[in-house]
Amino acid sequence: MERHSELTFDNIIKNKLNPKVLKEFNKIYYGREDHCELKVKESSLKSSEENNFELAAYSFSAAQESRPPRLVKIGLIQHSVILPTCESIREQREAIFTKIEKIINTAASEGVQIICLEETWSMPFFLCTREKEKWAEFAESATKGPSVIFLKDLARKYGLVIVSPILEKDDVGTWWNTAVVIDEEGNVLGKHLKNHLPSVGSFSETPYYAPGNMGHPVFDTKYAKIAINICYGRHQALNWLMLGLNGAEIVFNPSATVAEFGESFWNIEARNAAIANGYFTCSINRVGTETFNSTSGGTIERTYYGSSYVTAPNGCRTPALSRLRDGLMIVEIDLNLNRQVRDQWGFNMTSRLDIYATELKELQSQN
Ligand SMILES: NC(=O)NCCC(=O)O
Repeated sequence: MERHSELTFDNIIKNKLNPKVLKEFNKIYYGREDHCELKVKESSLKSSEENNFELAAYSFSAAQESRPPRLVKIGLIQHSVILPTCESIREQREAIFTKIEKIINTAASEGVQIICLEETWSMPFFLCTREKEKWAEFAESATKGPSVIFLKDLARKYGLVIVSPILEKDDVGTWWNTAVVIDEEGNVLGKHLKNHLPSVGSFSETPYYAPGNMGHPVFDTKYAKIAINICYGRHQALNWLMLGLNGAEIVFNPSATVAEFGESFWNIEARNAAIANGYFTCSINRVGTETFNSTSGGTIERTYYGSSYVTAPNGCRTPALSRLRDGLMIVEIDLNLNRQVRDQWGFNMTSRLDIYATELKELQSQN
């Protein structure tokens, strides 16, 4: 499908308005008249056509100042599963690896330095089936599992930092919803565990894995201080707040969410978090339809709506990737913008954490 023909919010607006009105619209809605599209190589366009993924690239600059710019290129990848979920787990995973390798190769050839994949990227999101044992082979070690072994090689080869959200099985057999951070030398730098587990509608993840017990870590990578807020955690303002207070410059929100479940929030929450906390946010959602045969008969189907996007700390945002297709979004950012916006608005300086801490303590002692 041609990039501008799909019926997305961004395309409907773009195709309906004349150029003058479009500029005005862009300024009001996206925060800037122009999307600042980055030119990509012919070879990258060719790879996106051959491998059937959307390729979009943008930039966010900062004002010139005494410090040199701190430019970082980030890459967001959204992708569908490939094989039917009744195929062997090893084959399903291998098929995803083959696809992701091509997208990462393209990202690397564009000079991307930090990549984040979607929530539990190496498997179908079987957590809606209410079955566990059948899928147990998808749960893997955060240091020695197939996903990390596969990505470590690519990280080392291209000097990439990669955020790899997986379903983790630890040494004592407990499952966690984990984002592993692999550094540019292919070492596991650390991990973040999903703090808030959904238990609503068909998103009932509490029977599968434990809620995170590692707080809000920030990873001081070669390129930027990064943190992760996994999917449902984006509904919690304090989850975002702690990552900012701990020093995050970029927060990734790898997700698995469907239209019936609050697509109307999708464009607001991470954008608001970027403004409130003075950092860049990267929203990444799964895409495509996943069908599961239930052991008790019948099928379960879930469709994810993609629409990954990036927001800068001043609230300006990119258009979204496709609702239907695999995609790679490359965004060049200048981290100086974080401090410039913080200095301009003073949200941190005026935050009054002291009064919240007192009131929270009081509330806690009453319960
Ligand atoms: N994976 C996950 O946490 N999904 C919950 C749905 C949502 O928060 O949008």
